[in-house]
Amino acid sequence: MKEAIISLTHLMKKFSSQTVLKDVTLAVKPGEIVGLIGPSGAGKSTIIKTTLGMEVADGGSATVFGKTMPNRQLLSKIDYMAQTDALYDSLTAKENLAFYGRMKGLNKTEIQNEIEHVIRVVDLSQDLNKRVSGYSGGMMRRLSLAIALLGNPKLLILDEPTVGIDPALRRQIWRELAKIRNEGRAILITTHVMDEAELVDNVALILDGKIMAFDTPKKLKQQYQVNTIEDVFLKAEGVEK
Ligand SMILES: Nc1ncnc2c1ncn2[C@@H]1O[C@H](COP(=O)(O)OP(=O)(O)OP(=O)(O)O)[C@@H](O)[C@H]1O
Repeated sequence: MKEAIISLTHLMKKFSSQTVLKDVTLAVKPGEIVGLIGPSGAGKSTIIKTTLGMEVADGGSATVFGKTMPNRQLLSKIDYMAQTDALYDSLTAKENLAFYGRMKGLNKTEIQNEIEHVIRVVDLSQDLNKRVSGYSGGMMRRLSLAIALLGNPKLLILDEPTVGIDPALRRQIWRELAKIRNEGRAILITTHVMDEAELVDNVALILDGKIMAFDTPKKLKQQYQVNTIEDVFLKAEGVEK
């Protein structure tokens, strides 16, 4: 069996008196896309932040490549796309990409080649030399994703990467994510788009800080006797009996 890249065991997290994560256990293995779905406030971002060591767990454990984060040696293996974009407004998209490429230790040729590839994936080739201050929200999201893809990280953690992105482009992005998975790299992704939850290898349904179910989309649909992940979700939530 392949060793898990992310391993969360009985993870617990509180914010003052509110217990936001309750006994969260899940694993992400090489060559796997794992999706976190759940309503706003369910705890998806907190799972990610605790995994990355940006929040400290109050119980259980979270390891990435077998180590507790933050861990400087692991930083080059991991890329994280947060919900808010961290872009330099006064720079062009290309300058942002080059800056982050350098931060990731890529050389000039690598930066040039990779920019060409990632910018095509997010369909921003025509806007590469525009300043980010002139970008729409969706374009900024796409640029943040392009930055996350730079450097071929072994683990990609993407928090709502496709917000504000139209369906055709979303499909293209998912093709790229599938390619990354097929190269044996791993992806942990949160989404509100139920169609996208059909495309992951394992999906965790998060409700009120708990994992209600964690399995392949196919098995979850069988288990709940429905045809879509959206229906699985509604049943798990108790909205539809
Ligand atoms: N730094 C914080 N301090 C206090 N409460 C927090 C903090 N971060 C998150 N929370 C609370 O924890 C709960 C889970 O939040 P989280 O952001 O993980 O949800 P989410 O599932 O990612 O939601 P969304 O889909 O809207 O991004 C919410 O009730 C939120 O208010």
